[in-house]
Amino acid sequence: MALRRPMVAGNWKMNGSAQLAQELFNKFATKLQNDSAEVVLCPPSIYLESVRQQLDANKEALNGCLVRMGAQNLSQHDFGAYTGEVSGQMLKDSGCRYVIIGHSERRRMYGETSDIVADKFAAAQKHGLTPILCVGESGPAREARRTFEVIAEELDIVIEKNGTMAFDNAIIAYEPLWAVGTGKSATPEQAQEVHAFIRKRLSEVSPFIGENIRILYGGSVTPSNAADLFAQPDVDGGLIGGVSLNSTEFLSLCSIAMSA
Ligand SMILES: O=C(CO)COP(=O)(O)O
Repeated sequence: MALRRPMVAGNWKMNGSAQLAQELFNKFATKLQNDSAEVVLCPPSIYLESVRQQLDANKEALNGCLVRMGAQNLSQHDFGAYTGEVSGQMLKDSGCRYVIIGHSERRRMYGETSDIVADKFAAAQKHGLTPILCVGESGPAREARRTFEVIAEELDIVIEKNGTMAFDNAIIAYEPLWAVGTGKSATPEQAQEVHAFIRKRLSEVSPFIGENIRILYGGSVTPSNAADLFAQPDVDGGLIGGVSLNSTEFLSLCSIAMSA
């Protein structure tokens, strides 16, 4: 068993259905091998209940395999007049263990600043959820050799507001914007370089956290590139978009992580 248990998290984005949940669990129940990797499903909030029902119905068949549930976003507020928003407590009540925070689609399309992301990180932890914090540079930033600068900025604001120790209960996902949904994944070397940078930055404040935090790679992960990506020493699995909607391919990513 690796020091850090690999994780494969499926971010359905605004896709999927109750049927997809059922289809995935039918496959999990017969084909998931063991608990050497953790599998997380992050459906749209409206389908959390369907996933939870499947989790309950398949408890025995899963036989100790670790399948858990996460949300794709939460409000930074506890309650109140925030039409359309969902609070951390509500996600906790729905059975979520994780919540994705600061996905690039939310930062870009819904005006989530790093300040808001830091508040959402705090809100998640306050309600007993583990944040999966997404960071990543744009294509132009990479070309301008600003990758580390962008990642450091995105991390530092969360560290400043929440303290490094808050990362004791968090996961980081490196998702370069140019790789998300483009079919053009980072190379294993590019991913490893940034993951090592993130780990080092956290280690500077807490070697324990640096060593133990799981850092996922996200951006056009497929069954054909996953083995090389997951084999990198600082890559602890993946945050999967498109492929998480295909039960056969998603299962094959889970198997790759289990043998990483
Ligand atoms: O954004 C992602 C996961 O959060 C990655 O999406 P793709 O796997 O579709 O590139």
